[in-house]
Amino acid sequence: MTVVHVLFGTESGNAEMVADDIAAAFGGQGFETVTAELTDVEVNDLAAVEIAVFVSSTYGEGGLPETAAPFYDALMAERPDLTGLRFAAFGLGDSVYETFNNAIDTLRAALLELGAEQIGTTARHDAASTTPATDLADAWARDLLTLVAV
Ligand SMILES: Cc1cc2nc3c(=O)[nH]c(=O)nc-3n(C[C@H](O)[C@H](O)[C@H](O)COP(=O)(O)O)c2cc1C
Repeated sequence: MTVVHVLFGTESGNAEMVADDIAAAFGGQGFETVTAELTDVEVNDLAAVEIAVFVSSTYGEGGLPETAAPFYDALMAERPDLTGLRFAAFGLGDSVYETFNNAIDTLRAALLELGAEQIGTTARHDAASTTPATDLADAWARDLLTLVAV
């Protein structure tokens, strides 16, 4: 049984709602899922994960949410070998900012640098749009599911 880890970084809860929706979509297709906030993820445990979905909003000048920044710092300091990890990426941001959805790109770059392989396209929700983040998440998860076999 493939376990899908849905790992999120948030400040006001949107990314957590998206993570819950993505986990529900995978759960509905027979996957076992684990959902966790990035602040609770031990970077060295990532090396043993086969499939992860990273969900993160962007804050400040294109930075990671406050609770996710320590995870990123630890990832860059510990540099685990992530060659066994396949991951998908979902960002939340607001196009009024020049640094639109910067954080998910920061995370993606780190994961790729450490040997992980990305599955599918990076989702970039725009809070300035009329599409709720959870609607985008549902559609995106459906596409992603076609790329990941149980
Ligand atoms: C103070 C503040 C700073 C923000 N900075 C950025 C930013 O630099 N780039 C961006 O794309 N979005 C930015 N946003 C938008 C958030 O990323 C967006 O509202 C997102 O949906 C929040 O998700 P969350 O509830 O999971 O934290 C900012 C929002 C706030 C309130």
